[in-house]
Amino acid sequence: MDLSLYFVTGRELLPPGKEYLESLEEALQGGVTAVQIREKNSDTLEFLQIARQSKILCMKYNVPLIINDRIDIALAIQANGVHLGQTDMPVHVAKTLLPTGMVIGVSCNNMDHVRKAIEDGVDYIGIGAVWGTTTKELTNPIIGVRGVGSLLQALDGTFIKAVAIGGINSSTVLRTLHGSVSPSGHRLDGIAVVSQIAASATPRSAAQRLKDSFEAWVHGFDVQNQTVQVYDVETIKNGVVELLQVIRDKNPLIHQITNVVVTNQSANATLALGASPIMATASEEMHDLSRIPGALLINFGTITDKDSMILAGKYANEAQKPLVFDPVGVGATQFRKTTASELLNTWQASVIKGNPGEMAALANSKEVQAKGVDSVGSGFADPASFIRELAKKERCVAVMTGPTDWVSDGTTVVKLDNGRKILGDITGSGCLVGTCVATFCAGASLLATAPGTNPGTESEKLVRGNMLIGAIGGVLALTVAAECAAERSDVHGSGTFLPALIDELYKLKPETLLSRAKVHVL
Ligand SMILES: Cc1ncc(COP(=O)(O)OP(=O)(O)O)c(N)n1
Ligand SMILES: Cc1nc(C(=O)O)sc1CCOP(=O)(O)O
Repeated sequence: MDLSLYFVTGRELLPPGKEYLESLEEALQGGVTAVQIREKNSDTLEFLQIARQSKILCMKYNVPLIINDRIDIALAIQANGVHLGQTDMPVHVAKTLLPTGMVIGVSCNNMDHVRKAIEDGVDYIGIGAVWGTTTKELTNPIIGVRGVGSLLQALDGTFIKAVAIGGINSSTVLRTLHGSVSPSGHRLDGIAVVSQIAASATPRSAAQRLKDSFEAWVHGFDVQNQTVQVYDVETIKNGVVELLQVIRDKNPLIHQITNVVVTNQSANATLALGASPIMATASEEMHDLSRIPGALLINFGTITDKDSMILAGKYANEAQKPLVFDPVGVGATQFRKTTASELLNTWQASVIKGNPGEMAALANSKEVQAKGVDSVGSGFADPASFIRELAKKERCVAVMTGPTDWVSDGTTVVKLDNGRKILGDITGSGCLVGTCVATFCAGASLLATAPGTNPGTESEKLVRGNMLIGAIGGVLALTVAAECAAERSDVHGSGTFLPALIDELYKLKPETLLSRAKVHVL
């Protein structure tokens, strides 16, 4: 059964003047691949009649029909299956009542539900709610996009399909699909949707848009899985140098919502690299800024603009712009942890950058501790594996800074050895790395979206361009410039180091990067 666009009906949401059967037929014409009749306020007779009429339409379009909750109705109209909630008829009892071949789907909100569904041998699970929804009052916690992957991983090796449900619409669909992949590469089989189709005056186009997004995303996912990019040191260094040139030629706008401690030096570092900073924080301007080519940096060292961070990230994803997230001091307070989780469940970061303490907190690892915004101790025993797994889990490039910097896209791990101790003696050196990474990612995005470039399988991505090279470029630019600055005779300590660092970013030459960069591909 094809569950890729699973329409769950909602007659109470029909817009004025729209008939239920007309709306259902239009949805089927728009490409719905499975229909579930969900009647929460009807008596048995009305439910039966609606189910019968719906079945005739579904058969016309050769689309399977599932009945929500009611085994008796499913049997009466010979539906293709039933969908059962956690408080409905238990699956093992339903199996004794239903003929073989009738599909059984179950709602799952947590790992216990998924394990039980596997044990019961269901055909599919509906994972929800992934986002908040106004269609029903939720009794279970919202899972969030980042929670779906681990539930999917539990299905590895089974034939059980999975759809996500709850708050899926045209603006959340891509984030849902991109984020809902397990570290083992298990993806969703479909999306289940109520209001985006049921409440639409044009259900055919509402369905068509969701279907197009799903199909394009699956295509891109499959292509990406089949093509493993192999990197060598020369390719990486040349790629970084190319990006430096793009930045200087095209002067991209780097929108930074950053902390008050580093705002000025971050803006100066951006200018020194050849890009253009804007440190805007008002939510009213987030949409306009997202339309200008460049990149977005969200650094939550002082979280005063959470709403703007949420909006800016959503718009950046919509505009396929690089989004670099610097979760400064994320382990320090519960508020920071909750905010990081909320942000990462709302938008997809292209790059997450942090010190070992911050990355450990994001990954819920106790191996490295943090004190405030600083990392404590000697770091991870196996940083390469840690960073690879984190990148895989968060579906982005991960950068872990320190005396040695580690960068991974979830497959390749790159170790960069240009770190200088003096960088730790000025405030906000990690934040400057975030700025430089955002600037180089903007370069990578401009390169990939240059006029005449065919988006190919990138049309349904949340960002275009090589974010691994962008992230490496940002780290190398800052650390190589720091090396040059530290060697200068006019640098006597951290006070003279900072302006010298900005100077060296300003003067950074391709040949300096090529000769000094210490890059190791693992
Ligand atoms: C595909 C899909 N997933 C989950 C649900 C929710 O079902 P349930 O838990 O039974 O809640 P109600 O729909 O009865 O409110 C679903 N219907 N479909
Ligand atoms: C029917 C249903 N079940 C959910 C669950 O979490 O199991 S959420 C949900 C409502 C989904 O509606 P919409 O697409 O309009 O957000």
